[in-house]
Amino acid sequence: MPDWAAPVASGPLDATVVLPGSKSLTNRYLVLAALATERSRLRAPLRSRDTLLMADALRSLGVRIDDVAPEGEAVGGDVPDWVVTPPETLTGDVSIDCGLAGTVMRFLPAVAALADGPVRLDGDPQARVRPMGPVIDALRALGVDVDDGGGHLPVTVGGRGRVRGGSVTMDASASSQFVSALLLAGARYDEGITVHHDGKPVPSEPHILMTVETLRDAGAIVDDSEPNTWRVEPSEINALDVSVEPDLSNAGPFVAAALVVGGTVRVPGWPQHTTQAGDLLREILDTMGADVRLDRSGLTVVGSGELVGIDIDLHDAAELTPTVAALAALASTPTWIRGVAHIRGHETDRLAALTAELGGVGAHVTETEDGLRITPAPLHGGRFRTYHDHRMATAGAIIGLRVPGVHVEDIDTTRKTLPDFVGLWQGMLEGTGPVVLAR
Ligand SMILES: O=C(O)C1=C[C@@H](OP(=O)(O)O)[C@@H](O)[C@H](O)C1
Ligand SMILES: C=C(OP(=O)(O)O)C(=O)O
Repeated sequence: MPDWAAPVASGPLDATVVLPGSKSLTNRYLVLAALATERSRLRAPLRSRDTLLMADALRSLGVRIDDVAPEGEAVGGDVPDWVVTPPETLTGDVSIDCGLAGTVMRFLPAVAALADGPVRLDGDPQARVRPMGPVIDALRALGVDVDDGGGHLPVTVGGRGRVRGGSVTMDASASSQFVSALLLAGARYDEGITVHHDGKPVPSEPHILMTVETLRDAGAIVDDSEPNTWRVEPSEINALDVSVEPDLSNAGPFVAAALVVGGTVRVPGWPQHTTQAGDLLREILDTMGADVRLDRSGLTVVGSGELVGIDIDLHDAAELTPTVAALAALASTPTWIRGVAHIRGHETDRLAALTAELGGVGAHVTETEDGLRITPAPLHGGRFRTYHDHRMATAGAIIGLRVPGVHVEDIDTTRKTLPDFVGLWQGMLEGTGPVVLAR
């Protein structure tokens, strides 16, 4: 596809942007609904590549997932709900496409172990280098047969209808998703699951809390009272009836735009309390110069077009790094992003990609052992490569708001977590009132 000419903002923004549902919540709810005793309803789920892959994967395991018209007025606009009907037993002898979705490739092997036959998982070529070893080794330690490509996809899980479960120790320093995977399926293991982490600190910990809270919502008993140990008792999983919060990490580029361009961006439905790591954006934008207000109507971010750098450890909210790095490249003072060494194993090596692409448009970026240092420099147009990474594409869009001539490669890569990024972005720039995305 041709490169996308990132639009330059012509004046201060005045936009209300309705963001689709959270990827992380949608995929957790789908997994739990697939393992539940009864039919569940997911309201305003995200429909993007990652969640459609999850839904398709579960369908191939015998789960029924139907579109149903939403009732009443949903925050997410007119998005069909998903009604999920779990099968008696998950069907084996199937193949699953994980695309490039970390949540699919890490969560599903732990679910597939409960199927009544082998489950083959593979994904995009880029997915075959993303780390999976700790999940595979943990399943083996729990008595599950797994064939793998040396700690990566492709993986075949020898489902036998049940899993003994018990206690495992793993090194989850490369991804919190390794822990979440075992916890999500673990209530259905005969002995439940206890996961001990042993290694450098686990990144993106709010995502583990999200897993724990969604499990508790489904009636599971989870003990997370000790650091680096999580215990899920064996139990049935109750049916869910949940509304999916808007995806706060995906809101990042939009609220960042208020800071870069000046003006106001509002995100209705921003939760008052949430386990989403993206909630840290409120603090980040405030520190970088925005006026940020959260009330019952949602989040309002007002910027002047002037922004300063930040010194921040993003270990807990690593998926925000591309957005913060793009903002930093436009800031008037230096930025230091720390604590994110593991994002070398995200959709692409994000530290290398951000160094190359922000550098390619003139930014002064140094890659450190665990992050990036970015110092002010005049920026210019150029091609912004995206490496199949949705958040690289949105980082390019942020730069393009102010810098003419930024051409973003493969803007459609944003479909991984946003069905229509371009429409939403253009709507925001037109600032003609509420932008509601058809999902
Ligand atoms: O469990 C999840 O939904 C996620 C966990 C995090 O992964 P890492 O722990 O690999 O950073 C996050 O970055 C990713 O976008 C989504
Ligand atoms: C790291 C990310 O995704 P994934 O769920 O594929 O790990 C991300 O969305 O930034």
